[in-house]
Amino acid sequence: MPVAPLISKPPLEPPVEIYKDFTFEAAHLLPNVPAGHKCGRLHGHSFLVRLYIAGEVDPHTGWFMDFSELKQIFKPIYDRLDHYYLNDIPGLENPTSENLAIWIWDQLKPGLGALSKVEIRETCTSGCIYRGD
Ligand SMILES: Nc1nc2c(c(=O)[nH]1)N=C([C@H](O)[C@H](O)COP(=O)(O)OP(=O)(O)OP(=O)(O)O)CN2
Ligand SMILES: [Zn+2]
Repeated sequence: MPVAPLISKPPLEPPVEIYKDFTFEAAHLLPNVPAGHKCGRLHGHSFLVRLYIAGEVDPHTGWFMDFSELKQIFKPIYDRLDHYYLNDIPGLENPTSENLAIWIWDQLKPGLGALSKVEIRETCTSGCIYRGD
């Protein structure tokens, strides 16, 4: 008995996750640390933000998204962070790495559905990765 042909679906393009790094300089202090904690004092970091987006490779361009497009999308947020005192930014009154990652996610995600992770590096040895809720 002949087998009915399966409904053919177009082949999926390869899924990828790409990222772009941004660095910015900023000052902060952590207001809720115990008395005497070093991070309760005003200090600064060269922060690294790594934005990840996930999607499928376009067979013509060979990419999911142009890195420079991601840079343009992030620019208005970057401009609010670079060389600022983070505690002054609404929503960043307690600017831990965790809160910064979540804040950047909340700023970006509504207009960038492909966003899959926000990574923050506060120092060479410390950071946070947020994947959304
Ligand atoms: N979970 C978190 N812990 C700490 C945060 C944070 O955002 N989330 N932040 C700080 C301070 O901002 C501090 O500047 C960075 O902390 P730390 O890694 O301790 O910095 P050091 O340069 O002293 O690191 P060493 O590698 O130990 O020299 C603190 N904690
Ligand atoms: Zn710090």
